[in-house]
Amino acid sequence: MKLFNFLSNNDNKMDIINFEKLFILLGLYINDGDVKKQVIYQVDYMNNSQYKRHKTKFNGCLIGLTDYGYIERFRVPYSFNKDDIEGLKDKLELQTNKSIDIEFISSSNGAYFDIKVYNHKLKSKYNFELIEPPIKDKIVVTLGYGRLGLLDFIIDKHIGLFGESGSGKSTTLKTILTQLVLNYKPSELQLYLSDNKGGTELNIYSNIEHTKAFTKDIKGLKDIFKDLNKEADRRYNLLFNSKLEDIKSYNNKFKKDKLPVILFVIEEFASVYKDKSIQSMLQLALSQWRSIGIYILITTQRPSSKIVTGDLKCNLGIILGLKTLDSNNSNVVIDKYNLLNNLRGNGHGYIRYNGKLNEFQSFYIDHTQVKRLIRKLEIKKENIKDDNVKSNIIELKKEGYKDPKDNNNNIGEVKDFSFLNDL
Ligand SMILES: Nc1ncnc2c1ncn2[C@@H]1O[C@H](COP(=O)(O)OP(=O)(O)OP(=O)(O)O)[C@@H](O)[C@H]1O
Repeated sequence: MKLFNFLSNNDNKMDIINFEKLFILLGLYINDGDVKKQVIYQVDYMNNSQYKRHKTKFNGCLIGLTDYGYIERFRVPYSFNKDDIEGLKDKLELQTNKSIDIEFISSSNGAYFDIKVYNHKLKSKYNFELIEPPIKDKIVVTLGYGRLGLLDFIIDKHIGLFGESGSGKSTTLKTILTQLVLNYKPSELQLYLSDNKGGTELNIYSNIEHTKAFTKDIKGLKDIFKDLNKEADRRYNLLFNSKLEDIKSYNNKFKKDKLPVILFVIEEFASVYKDKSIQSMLQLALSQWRSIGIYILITTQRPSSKIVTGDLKCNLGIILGLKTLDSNNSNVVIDKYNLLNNLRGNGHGYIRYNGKLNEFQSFYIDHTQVKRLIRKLEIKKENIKDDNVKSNIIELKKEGYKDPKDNNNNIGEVKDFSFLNDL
């Protein structure tokens, strides 16, 4: 603890650790020849606004700061590899008495690494909160809490949700779908649902205006592929005729006639994947539909390399990895041995998104709660008008919406990290 006080900058309420001093104190680089000294002498502390000015340097910049913790970024010195960097974790945790994650990132700007320092541990349960989307014009889901605050992602890529039986897949999926249907109008978001667990999990969403199709058998799933192929052709024609390249530019241009984002959920796809025609339809869809705003979310409790193949995985831009049966499955899901198999289960996971890996605990919601929250969206199809749905959403928000700042679970304000995406 003494050491930690010495290393911390006590003037700063965040207790930001001075890694420069720490590296020197630990002799981590000093003894390894001149080249490795670079990492110390290049360290150059900056605050967020300075960071923007110097952002190509990546030398010890503070790049994210919340009440939950912060991230610092360092350039990887010549002759260091990924293992050298990731091997620092235990030493740094021991010396700082803080929980730390180190992420090695290789980009066109060179190799660098982020040290994420956490001020708080993740709880094992966070009750469901309906979080108002932090950005407009994008479909955003708040999954639960990450180590640096509320954790959300944009539905702009295909998604894989993997974990062994009981790891919390269905609960996580319910959190995602419930947030989506309560936060977005059917004119902004449509659902196509294929529940291959006998229909019991997703049936709850089958009768709401957002849901364009619901099925629990293979024939129904093939019909959805056919319908969505037609919709994909229609969208390609629209883009072609207006000389635009993707849904983003189309929706920017035709603000009054936007194309809704479509989320196609295939729950427990391992049980239908043996069907060759489904395999080929899925592969084609995964490789083609992203630019036209049709995203697929697949789940399975058997994420082995036979089911989650390399071809499949390379098309999944967002991976939600819950507890896996063993280390091999952890590697299949998230490219790391001994990570997911050591999680607690019950909604504890890692998300890989925009090249970053973040630990999370997803919100807990049960069937009864979902039913209660979406009851008002269950409108007889012939009576539905967007305005009705909209007013229902507003009412629901009055009832169920919680401002994150009022929540006991919340440890503090989350600042904007969006500039990280520019890297
Ligand atoms: N986010 C969460 N927070 C706390 N507890 C959770 C969470 N998610 C799941 N659990 C607990 O774990 C149990 C199993 O969750 P769930 O049914 O979602 O798992 P699953 O992976 O879908 O399992 P299966 O594949 O067998 O259906 C739940 O009944 C609940 O008690």
